[in-house]
Amino acid sequence: MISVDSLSFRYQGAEQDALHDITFTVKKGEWLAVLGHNGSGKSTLAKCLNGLYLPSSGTVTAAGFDTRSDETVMQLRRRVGMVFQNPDNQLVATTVSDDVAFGLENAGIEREQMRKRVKESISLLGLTGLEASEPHRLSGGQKQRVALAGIMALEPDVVILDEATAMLDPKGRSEVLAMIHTLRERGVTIITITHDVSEAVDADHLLVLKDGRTVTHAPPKEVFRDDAILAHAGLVAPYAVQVARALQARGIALPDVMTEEELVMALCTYTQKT
Ligand SMILES: Nc1ncnc2c1ncn2[C@@H]1O[C@H](COP(=O)(O)OP(=O)(O)OP(=O)(O)O)[C@@H](O)[C@H]1O
Repeated sequence: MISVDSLSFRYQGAEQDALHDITFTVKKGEWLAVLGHNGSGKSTLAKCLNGLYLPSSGTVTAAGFDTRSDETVMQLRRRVGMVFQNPDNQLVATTVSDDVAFGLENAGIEREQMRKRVKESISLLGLTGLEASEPHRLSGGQKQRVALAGIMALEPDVVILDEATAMLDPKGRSEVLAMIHTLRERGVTIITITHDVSEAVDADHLLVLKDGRTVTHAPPKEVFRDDAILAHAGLVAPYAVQVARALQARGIALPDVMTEEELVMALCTYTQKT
């Protein structure tokens, strides 16, 4: 679904590449989380994936479209939706329904079909009952869900969330993370850009960047157990992983865990056994 081959990108006037020789693929229905500290190139990569930025060298193909092709750029944008960090910058209409319909109107979708897709998308994102609400009166998490509903109405193949939870409180953050799981169940390919390791534990693969270069591209379990990789990338393992490893180092026989829920379950099993 996404194929990035030897991608390098340099901002105009910059002395070095913001992305250097990046290669990876993402299969249909997979979730890739891109991790890295500030300035590692995550957002630049996200914008390369839907053609907002074009490669200085190498190629990016998303949903079957080469991002450099002028003829297919509109199809590419429809197939590859993007949610950004600030929910307030993404909502354009005066009601939730109109906002969700906005992209469909631009795409020239016929009225009856548009109504149907808006309704479905609002329901999928758990916004039923808020159709007539003014978007600016919603919570941050609800606003991001409206932005996602607008994208889902266009029936995309890929959804990229660029730090989409960064400005949200814990409730809003868990709302958006829950929606990622919903989209995934529907077979949508997901790319999340984050510097919060705990938000990446459920992804199929992690792409870890440092100074615009790939540090590793591997499943979360492999990455989070590799101290050398984490230290090199300036990251720390998720809290549950750290606690489990500290207990294992003290001779407590726990399995490897990734989330706080898994840690609690492992501790319950351990205490029942001993
Ligand atoms: N518009 C721009 N012009 C020139 N250089 C830029 C521009 N935007 C980003 N950069 C540079 O490109 C590099 C990668 O930036 P990018 O924003 O992609 O990193 P990031 O990992 O998303 O960072 P953050 O976590 O802070 O959002 C950095 O060195 C940054 O200074």
